[in-house]
Amino acid sequence: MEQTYDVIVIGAGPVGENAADRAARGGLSVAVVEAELVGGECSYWACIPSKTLLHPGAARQVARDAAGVADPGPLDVSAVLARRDEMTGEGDDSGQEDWLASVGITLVRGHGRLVGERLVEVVPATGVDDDAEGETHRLAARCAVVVSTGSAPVVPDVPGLAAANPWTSREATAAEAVPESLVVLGGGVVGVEMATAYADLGARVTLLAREGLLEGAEPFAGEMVADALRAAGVDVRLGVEAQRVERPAPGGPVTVTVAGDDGPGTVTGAELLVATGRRPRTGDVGLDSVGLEPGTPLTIEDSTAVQGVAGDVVGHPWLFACGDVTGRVGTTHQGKYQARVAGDVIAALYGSGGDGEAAAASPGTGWSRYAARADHGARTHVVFAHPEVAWVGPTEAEATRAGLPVRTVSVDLGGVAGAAVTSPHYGGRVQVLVDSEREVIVGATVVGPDAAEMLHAATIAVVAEVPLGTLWHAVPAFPTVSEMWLRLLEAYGL
Ligand SMILES: Cc1cc2nc3c(=O)[nH]c(=O)nc-3n(C[C@H](O)[C@H](O)[C@H](O)COP(=O)(O)OP(=O)(O)OC[C@H]3O[C@@H](n4cnc5c(N)ncnc54)[C@H](O)[C@@H]3O)c2cc1C
Ligand SMILES: NC(=O)c1ccc[n+]([C@@H]2O[C@H](COP(=O)([O-])OP(=O)(O)OC[C@H]3O[C@@H](n4cnc5c(N)ncnc54)[C@H](O)[C@@H]3O)[C@@H](O)[C@H]2O)c1
Repeated sequence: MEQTYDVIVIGAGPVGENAADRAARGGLSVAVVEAELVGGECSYWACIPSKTLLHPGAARQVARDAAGVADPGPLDVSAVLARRDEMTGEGDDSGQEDWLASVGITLVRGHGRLVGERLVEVVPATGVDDDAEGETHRLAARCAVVVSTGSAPVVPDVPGLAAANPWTSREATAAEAVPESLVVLGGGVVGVEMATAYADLGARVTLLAREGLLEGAEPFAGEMVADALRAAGVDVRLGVEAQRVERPAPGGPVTVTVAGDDGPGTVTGAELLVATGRRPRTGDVGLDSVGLEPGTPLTIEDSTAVQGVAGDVVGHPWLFACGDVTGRVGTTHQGKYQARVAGDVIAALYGSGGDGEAAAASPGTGWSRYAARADHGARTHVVFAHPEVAWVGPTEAEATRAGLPVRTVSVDLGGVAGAAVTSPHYGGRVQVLVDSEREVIVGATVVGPDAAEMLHAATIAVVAEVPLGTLWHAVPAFPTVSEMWLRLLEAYGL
């Protein structure tokens, strides 16, 4: 049987849910297809559980740094894990299902794949990355299909690694007990956050990174996080490559043989977490049926319309993609931003929800609700280590490569009165990149406690291109860490 909707969304993670919601607000009928849990990776095995695991360690650090507060001592592991379970609903997505129903969106459970223009086949699914087969039914889209199937972890081709049955981020965020020791392979965001969380929870952690930590961030940020992890007892090994992995007994200790600047060596742990990146989940969504290459990211325009779709008519795109599946962003917040654009473009082109001409036109260089322009110069990142790292826009190296005339200004946060009153040990740094011709901030990095919360002022300055002379009149309260803005402007010469 074939059912018809205006819009079909494949993948009900945070991104698919948002695209569906925006299209439905534009008066279109919408069905979302979900193979596993409504809410996606973020709700059950990524953002929510990882941040819930990390918060108690951050709170303990604040207590330790404050004069006169007794050291809270070790964390209550079972209470932390119970809170994590509460936040993930232990895999019960009925609340999200109810929400979809409340906004008039139809949920179709199963594995969705394209089988031609505006056509989606749905088969029963046992797990999102399993081969999905079985009785099929068809959905037809009058207007558009959105692919928001997210991403899956990459397990690199290191001899013995896959056979050792390592943890990926799913097992690390869903663990029911804390192993005595954990080896983490990969010095990116997952590696750093999970090394922090498991060290907080009492595991002996070794972090193996090919280069420095947090390669996408400013180098000083990775260095500060490495210093803090070492101070917390984590064995951080930089510049090492995993050569071989052995786990003689299933569930027993696992040994990684590494090579690096200090020569070869081995590291053994009760568990091994692989945190070496993710790939867009496009291997089994029927891309070949519309002239696209399965397994590759879905390359999108700023309107989120997918490029290179067979038979596409200019001005009437029907296939859209947003979130991790595009390979363009790797965070929930940037994916949801794209989803808002996707839903609004579709509603404007095909529904009653906006200005179709504006949605079809090239947005040029201006800000338009029909273009995910912030993906380029104003993307935001947060890493919930202790200290937190947060940045917006390009790093200094990226800005220089792009030929931007940037001047870098930085301030040690420990010297700001608002930081000093909280702790004599306050460790943090802020750096901004100023376009010295236009005298506007084009990028900023904050490292320190609550950096993720402090980032948004910088994001507003970047997106709104606030001239430094105007920013001077945004007076930060005393004594707050926000006085970093005053110190930065003074350091620039105001
Ligand atoms: C450990 C970890 C921590 C993270 N922490 C943060 C954080 O703090 N902040 C942040 O912004 N980002 C964080 N991220 C990144 C964030 O999780 C992703 O960017 C986000 O989940 C992407 O959302 P999405 O909807 O594109 O994909 P997903 O959340 O992966 O959702 C995709 C959905 O599509 C479904 N699906 C896939 N294929 C099909 C199919 N063929 N048919 C039907 N359904 C299908 C899946 O079941 C899933 O529900 C973290 C990632 C990890 C791994
Ligand atoms: N707070 C957040 O927003 C948050 C938290 C966690 C994850 N995420 C997102 O999830 C995605 C995945 O994170 P991730 O940390 O897995 O990826 P990543 O790309 O951030 O880091 C991967 C790391 O693995 C290393 N690596 C790759 N291959 C390797 C190999 N063979 N041996 C050793 N090291 C290797 C890389 O050098 C890099 O340091 C990213 O898009 C990230 O932004 C976001």
